[in-house]
Amino acid sequence: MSDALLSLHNVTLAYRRHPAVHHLSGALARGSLTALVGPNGAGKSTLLKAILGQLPVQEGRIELKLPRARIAYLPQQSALERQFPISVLDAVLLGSWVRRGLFGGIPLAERERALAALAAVGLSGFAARTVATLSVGQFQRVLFARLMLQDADLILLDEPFNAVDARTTADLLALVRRWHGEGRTVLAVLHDHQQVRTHFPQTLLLARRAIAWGDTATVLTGDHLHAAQHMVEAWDDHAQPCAPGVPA
Ligand SMILES: Nc1ncnc2c1ncn2[C@@H]1O[C@H](COP(=O)(O)OP(=O)(O)OP(=O)(O)O)[C@@H](O)[C@H]1O
Repeated sequence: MSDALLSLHNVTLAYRRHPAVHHLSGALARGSLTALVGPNGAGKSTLLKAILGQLPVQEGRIELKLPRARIAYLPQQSALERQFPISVLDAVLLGSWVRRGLFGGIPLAERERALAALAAVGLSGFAARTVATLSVGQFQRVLFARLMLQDADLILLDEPFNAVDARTTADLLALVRRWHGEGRTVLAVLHDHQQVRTHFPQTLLLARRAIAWGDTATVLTGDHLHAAQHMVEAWDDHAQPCAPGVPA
């Protein structure tokens, strides 16, 4: 794909040599909006970690047409992070430290961007609160505001709407659409197939291997979803890594 921002070439990922994702090939077009779906244990989070460089590629190659500093990542919601004794504003400002550097003051313009991001996620007036006092949905809004400050070209979201209500989901989905409209590339792990059909033009259905990758309507078919479930259930977690170069 000529305008690919990210290409996967026969990628195999493993934990302590036990394979978790096998022989995955395909590409994310620049500016595309893609859902990453699949059953529990399908390797979705593993793939995001490999794209981020947090997990080495055992075989194959991940080709990125942007520096990793231009990637933003929202991990699955962690209760731990909410225990940090920092204000909502500081939590949002963490999104821009890569651009600003860790040391030195925070320019006024940056604080204003953070306040504007808080307003965009519906949290005007929350800046001075500590994150520990927020509800799960409010905290997720803060994390989206932080993503806005990162100003990334590639945005990776791992189950961003988990445990948030319909109203918050709708608001955050609107932000994802806005990022898409701005030409950013978004890859989001999701479990709600109806939501994917409605809002995500492209889908990668993963079950350790790619079951299908392309237009959502052609990927999320009954046959493909059945095959994905079957493949994950049949997977042997203790199988030996396959020999290098052996195709799927
Ligand atoms: N740190 C780890 N060490 C060993 N195995 C791991 C590790 N992290 C994940 N795995 C295994 O890799 C496989 C894929 O896990 P992963 O978290 O990528 O799945 P997922 O598709 O994101 O699942 P879910 O929908 O449940 O979040 C699973 O069998 C999991 O047990």
